[in-house]
Amino acid sequence: MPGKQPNLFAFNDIDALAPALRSYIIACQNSGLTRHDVFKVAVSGGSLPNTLAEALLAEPKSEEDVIKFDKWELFFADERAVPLDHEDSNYALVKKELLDKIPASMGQPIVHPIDAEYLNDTQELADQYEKKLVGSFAKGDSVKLPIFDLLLLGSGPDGHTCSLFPGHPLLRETDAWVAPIEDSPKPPPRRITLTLPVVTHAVRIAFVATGAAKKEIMKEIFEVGNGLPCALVNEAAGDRCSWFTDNAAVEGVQFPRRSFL
Ligand SMILES: O=C1O[C@H](COP(=O)(O)O)[C@@H](O)[C@H](O)[C@H]1O
Repeated sequence: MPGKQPNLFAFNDIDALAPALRSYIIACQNSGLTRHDVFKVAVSGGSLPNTLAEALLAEPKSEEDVIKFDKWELFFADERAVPLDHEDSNYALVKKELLDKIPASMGQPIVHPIDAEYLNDTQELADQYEKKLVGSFAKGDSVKLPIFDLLLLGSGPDGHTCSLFPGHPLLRETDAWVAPIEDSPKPPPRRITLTLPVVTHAVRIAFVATGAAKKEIMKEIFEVGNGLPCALVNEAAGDRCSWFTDNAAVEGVQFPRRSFL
């Protein structure tokens, strides 16, 4: 892998991973607040929101260990073209697992779901979501790509991330910030997603991958690459990219682990 390598952290289990993920997110939050007094973060669906909730809703251990939700702008790294209360909606999942559980005393993030008015037209759904990003990141002559402070991503068992799937032409998108997909191999087929240049342009990118079911794809991502979407993120982002895994997900993976300090 050319250039600096991604950070691979492995923990015994999710209970050990969650506090490290929390520290990492707080460091990203505090850098974002120093830069522009807001923390711009995008999250995925799948297995991530549950682990995220365990990390973020824990009791603070010190005065520095503070999640400032009232300074967060929360976007979605990908979303399915379904109503916001549908069981396949990433928004509904993040709401159920995390947002609904945030105590009032912690403040509330500004949340940017898709506009469900455009569900019948995924191109329009993507364009409207991109408009939200433009509003927040001011796309223009000097801003070619949004710079998220942090992307919190998952990796599917096929190596997809966001709704960027292996071998899909969408991986070659260079202009759009948000793109539609009508043929996702994982249901539901109709979705929108941040594009690869947007993902790799973030200040920090954190993947969370846990469980033995991810072992084979983790080997392929870290040992071979094979143009898998997760491997493309690793290659482009280098050490701006960190993987929070459990031992089961990386058993036998030939790649140096870093210790989380
Ligand atoms: O379909 C999706 O899957 C990926 C991976 O999910 P996981 O359950 O294997 O962690 C997820 O990151 C993405 O947001 C979602 O739409």
